[in-house]
Amino acid sequence: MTLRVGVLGARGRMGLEVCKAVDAAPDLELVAMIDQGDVLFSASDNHAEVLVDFTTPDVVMDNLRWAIERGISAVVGTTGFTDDRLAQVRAWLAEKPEVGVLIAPNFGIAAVLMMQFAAKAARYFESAEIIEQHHPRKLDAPSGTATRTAQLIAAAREEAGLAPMPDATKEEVDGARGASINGVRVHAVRAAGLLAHQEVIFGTDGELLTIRHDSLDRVSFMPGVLLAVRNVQKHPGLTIGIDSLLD
Ligand SMILES: NC(=O)c1ccc[n+]([C@@H]2O[C@H](COP(=O)([O-])OP(=O)(O)OC[C@H]3O[C@@H](n4cnc5c(N)ncnc54)[C@H](O)[C@@H]3O)[C@@H](O)[C@H]2O)c1
Ligand SMILES: O=C(O)C1=N[C@H](C(=O)O)CCC1
Repeated sequence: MTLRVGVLGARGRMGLEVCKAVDAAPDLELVAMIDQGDVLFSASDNHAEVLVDFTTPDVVMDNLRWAIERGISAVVGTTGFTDDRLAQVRAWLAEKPEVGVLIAPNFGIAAVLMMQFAAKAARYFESAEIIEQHHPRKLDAPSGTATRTAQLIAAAREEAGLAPMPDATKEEVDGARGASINGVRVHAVRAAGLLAHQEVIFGTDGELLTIRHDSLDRVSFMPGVLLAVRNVQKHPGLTIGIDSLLD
């Protein structure tokens, strides 16, 4: 028995890669490819059991509501998930308790480890800042990965009872110190030639630690996406990140 998978955003940079990966997996069947309302391919007798969404932050909520209402589980890589959006997804899922939705800001295994290492390191350093670097066609800033990393660092600092980070700087130009996410500064670089990269810089007296992750090819995200596709139905409700699937 194969698991029937549909891909939303199938013409996009990630969607194309996901279609290839699903097509190549013997236990998965690519039954639908949809992009901006165009059905590029549909095996009409076999509706999707799991939808994968790599679209844009402005359409992903409509896609998710559509899937959940129809009892279809979803794996979502699209970014832009605020706390309010996550609360809305949980509310929809409460009406369909059998449905699983997994939303991950980054499906790269090394990226997941980078976030875990950053969360572990956070309590030992006075200062922490994030520099994310992406291709210039990326629609959102900061990246979902940087936002998640900042949230994890902030939570670890709070749990350890750390004081606010030392910073006497007055911004002479708006934005010079980046965005603040829960008190953690995040700087977004966009440049041709980049794909998806992040540095987390930790500092304390006389010592620095830099944790760096580089996605050099979108194939890097595929093992994580396929892991989520294969497991999402076994995890009803909302799951954030693929960490729990890796343990
Ligand atoms: N979680 C991760 O590991 C990860 C990795 C890479 C990218 N992303 C995120 O995935 C998203 C997509 O990235 P991308 O680089 O592939 O973007 P992209 O612009 O190349 O692709 C998005 C695609 O979605 C399509 N689309 C728009 N509205 C749609 C709708 N209503 N229904 C179906 N398709 C629709 C567009 O036509 C486009 O082809 C972004 O939010 C990006 O940040 C996440
Ligand atoms: O290319 C993108 O866009 C990426 N988006 C994700 C993010 O915002 O963190 C993951 C990395 C690639």
